Parts: sequence; C-alpha cells; structure tokens
Amino acid sequence: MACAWDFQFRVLLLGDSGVGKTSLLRRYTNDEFTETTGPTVGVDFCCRIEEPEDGIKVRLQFWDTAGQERYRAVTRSYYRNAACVIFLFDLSSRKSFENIQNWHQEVTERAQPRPLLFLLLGTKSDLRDLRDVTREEAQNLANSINAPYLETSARTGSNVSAALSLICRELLRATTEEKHTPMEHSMVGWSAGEETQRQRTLCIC
Ligand SMILES: Nc1nc2c(ncn2[C@@H]2O[C@H](COP(=O)(O)OP(=O)(O)OP(=O)(O)O)[C@@H](O)[C@H]2O)c(=O)[nH]1
Repeated sequence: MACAWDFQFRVLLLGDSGVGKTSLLRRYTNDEFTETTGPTVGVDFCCRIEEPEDGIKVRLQFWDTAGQERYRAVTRSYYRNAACVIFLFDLSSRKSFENIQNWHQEVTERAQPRPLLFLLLGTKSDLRDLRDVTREEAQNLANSINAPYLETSARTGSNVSAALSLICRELLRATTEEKHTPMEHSMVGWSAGEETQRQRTLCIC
C-alpha cells in the first residue's frame, strides 16, 4: 500500500501548564481557538501533512504533552525519537519563561537520539499589556539553546502557520543534507510495496 507522504517527523511540544500548547495545535490543525481549555492529561496526538516543496509531502506528527508536574513520568516516555522539540512559554508569565531552561535540560539529558531541531515560542502575543518577557531576553535564550525564536498567538493566529512551516522546512533540510545522520531517527518506509530511500519516517506511529 502506498504511503501518502515522503517524510514523517515526530514533533514534541513542551512547556509549563497553561502556556498554550494545545491551543497552538488546535489553531494550526483546525484553525480554531477556545477561551477555556482543560489541562492535557498525559499526552495528546495529532498530525498534519505539509508540502514545503513541490511534490514533497511531509507528515508532522505532534505530541502535545501535559505541562503539569504530576504527568511528568508519562510525558518523559515520549521524548524518544522526537525529531523536533518546541519549547513554549507564555509571554505574560515570567515563571514559564524561566522554566524553559529546565525543560531544555530535561530533553538534552533524556531525548535519544538527540532531536534535529529545537524551536522556542513565546505564546499569547496578543496579551500586549500583560507582557512580562522582552523580545531581547527571549532571543538571548533562543541563541543559548541554538533555536529559532518566534512569538505566536493562538487566539489571533499570528505566526502559528509560520512557526510550523519553519519546522517543516528546517527538518527537511537537516534530513536531506544528511547533516545529522537521520537514520539514527528513522527507518526506511514503504511505497507501493517497495522500500524507497526517499521515504523515511523519523518516528513510528
Ligand atoms: N489570550 C490568549 N490566550 C491563550 C492563547 N493560547 C492559549 N490561551 C489560553 O491559555 C489557557 C491554556 O491554554 P492550553 O492550550 O490549554 O495550555 P497548555 O499548555 O496546553 O496546558 P496543559 O495542557 O495544562 O499543559 C486557555 O484558557 C487558552 O484559551 C493565546 O494565544 N492568547
């Protein structure tokens, strides 16, 4: 049976409870936003197929983890084989920003193999009057963990597609340039019953 995509990547979302991980994904996958969302229990999963280049289909498989400490043992078990980790903090919560260092340390200690890409997102950019972290501070942190930085709003949709398209392009680039020994993350997939070199899955459903 032919696969409907050429590459597949596991993308993990990490950050404190309430920073807007679920809301970002809902905006991205369903173009919707709700003011009140319950906390994620354990880990949720969703997918979307992108076409960053003509004729190349990339399936992004998102793991939306619970930010609450009590689910940490469960969420840690999903670090494995993540091609990309998105660290999210709420621009109106200094504490969530300061905790990014802890989330980053968690991942660098536990994620095997090492993810190809990190991305730092400051969320809720629509709450301008409540802003508690400057762009410069956030950019410095992003530089220190070698990650691109963007500010997003799930409420308005600002930069949401841009952030996810960036991930798609960067992962594809890292994989096709063979810079990061992608086969450590991957297995060769199947197309029309035959193995193809092009069709790599960086995570396994
Ligand atoms: N103003 C504003 N509120 C947002 C935005 N994104 C999320 N929220 C609100 O923030 C609250 C928490 O959002 P969630 O998406 O559930 O946060 P989470 O990070 O998934 O939380 P956990 O599942 O507990 O880890 C909800 O009330 C959302 O409506 C945003 O861009 N702007």
